[in-house]
Amino acid sequence: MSSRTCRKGHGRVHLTWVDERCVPAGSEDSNRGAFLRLGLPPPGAALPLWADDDADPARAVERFEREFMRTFAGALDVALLGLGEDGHVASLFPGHPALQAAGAAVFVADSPKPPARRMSLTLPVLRKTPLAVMMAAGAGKRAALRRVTRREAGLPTTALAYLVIATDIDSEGESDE
Ligand SMILES: O=C1O[C@H](COP(=O)(O)O)[C@@H](O)[C@H](O)[C@H]1O
Repeated sequence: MSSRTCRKGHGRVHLTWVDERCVPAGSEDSNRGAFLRLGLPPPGAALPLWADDDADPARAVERFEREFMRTFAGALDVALLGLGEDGHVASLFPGHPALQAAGAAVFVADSPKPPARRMSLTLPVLRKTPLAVMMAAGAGKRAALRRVTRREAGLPTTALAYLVIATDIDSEGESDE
């Protein structure tokens, strides 16, 4: 999830998602659904990357980009990211062509991690976000975190301007090779 404080909006904070799976919000695979089931954010308070009435991915990209430009002026102040075990953030997977996408949003038809059909903010949007905070929780993320901190070429995080890492992973058991 990500946010933008609207300069014209008297301090209102605008929220959206960094990525979404192309499933209804009622699905347990829906990122938006997971928030809604927690009562966060209130319905309608955040711009969905994939809404329940989106059917065509190309149109969903257009709709999102139009709204993102109107409400967020095409940029974020802060991005909150999760780290995948393969080094992905949002739905930007290392080596995947979606990493090259321009514009604000990209449809991913063949995500290596299910479900296959996803929407993601693009690397250009994340790159120009002044602050990205990435959560890496659980020992399963240790190897990926190591790759992130080494700023491995080809990882989406390596392209980010400023990355704060929140993690419960200690360095125990790591080798320094
Ligand atoms: O598929 C996804 O994976 C990443 C990492 O998720 P996690 O549950 O392993 O922390 C997540 O950040 C992304 O939003 C999600 O769609």
